[in-house]
Amino acid sequence: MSPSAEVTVRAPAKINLGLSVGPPLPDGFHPVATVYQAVALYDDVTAVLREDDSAISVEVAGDFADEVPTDESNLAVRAARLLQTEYDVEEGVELTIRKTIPVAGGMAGGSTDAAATLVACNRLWGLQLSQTELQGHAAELGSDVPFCLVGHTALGRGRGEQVTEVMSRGVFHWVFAIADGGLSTPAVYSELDRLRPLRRVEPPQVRPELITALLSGRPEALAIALSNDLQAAALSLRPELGDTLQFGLDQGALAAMISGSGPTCLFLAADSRSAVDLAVELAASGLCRMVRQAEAPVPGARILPASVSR
Ligand SMILES: C[C@](O)(CO)[C@H](O)COP(=O)(O)OP(=O)(O)OC[C@H]1O[C@@H](n2ccc(N)nc2=O)[C@H](O)[C@@H]1O
Ligand SMILES: Nc1ncnc2c1ncn2[C@@H]1O[C@H](COP(=O)(O)OP(=O)(O)OP(=O)(O)O)[C@@H](O)[C@H]1O
Repeated sequence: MSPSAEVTVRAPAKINLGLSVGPPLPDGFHPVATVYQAVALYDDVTAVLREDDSAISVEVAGDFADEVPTDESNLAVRAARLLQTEYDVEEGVELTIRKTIPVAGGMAGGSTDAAATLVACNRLWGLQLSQTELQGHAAELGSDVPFCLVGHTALGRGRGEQVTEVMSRGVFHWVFAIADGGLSTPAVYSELDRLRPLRRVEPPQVRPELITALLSGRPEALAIALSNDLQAAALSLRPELGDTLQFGLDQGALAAMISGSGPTCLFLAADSRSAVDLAVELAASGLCRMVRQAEAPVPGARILPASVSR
């Protein structure tokens, strides 16, 4: 693929349909067995080539712009810097992130921006890296980043970075209650360790009924197979989220669960009509900052063809 002057990559949020967490390892990370699903809630990352210098800059627009750093700590900047250094790229890039994924919401917003930036810079700088090479760089940036590259539905092992596709039939309808403020992922993992120090913690594993439910395509089967080991920790740090989960169930959601490390609450609806009804009730409840609906699964970070200019 030849280099481009500008490219936009659409990057989905993720949810964890199952998240089983083992005891912490000496490096502080926890082994996990998770089933990820990419949902149709997107950030768009536009990358414009800087031919005259090697600077990397980022601007953030959209719903959560003021909560995202625009310095070297931005995960998109880190992704571009990684490729630039690794492949001795002399050109720079101007990145613009249009954010609709909540920040520190447990939906991998920063991770998916990083995945999108890897895809964008690969094209912009004409690096011609394979999907496997991009996956390797994604794993250097964070546990969720490799999944954000592939999307759809996938099993995650190791720290979550070893992904393999899982078959899923049909379309699932999700509703998200986005909370005020975020939760720090390390803080939620630490809280889990605090809550279960004396208990024997089993190695992480995916529930077979989750895989069966995904193959069936039946939301009723998926509803009873969902699980998240981080939920108790997120609720311990933010007990009021329990009210949001219960409200969704009372309004007819098939299931309610914390998304990843939280504090976003996710609800599985029986169909698109029920999802709209639930979203309206949640928005009127005053229990959350905003409500979003999204279908799943969807592909991972991908170039919007009309956005490419040479
Ligand atoms: C909660 C999840 O989103 C579920 O998919 C992920 O486990 C978190 O993935 P992430 O945000 O990409 O996390 P990373 O950037 O890799 O790690 C941030 C921090 O989270 C904790 N962490 C993360 C992943 C993992 N398997 N065990 C951990 O204990 C560690 O304290 C780590 O320093
Ligand atoms: N591009 C980015 N978008 C959002 N947050 C970013 C970005 N780059 C860096 N950050 C920082 O990372 C922190 C975590 O943000 P992020 O939205 O990725 O959390 P999350 O969705 O809970 O992550 P995960 O689900 O992967 O644990 C934020 O508080 C923010 O300061």
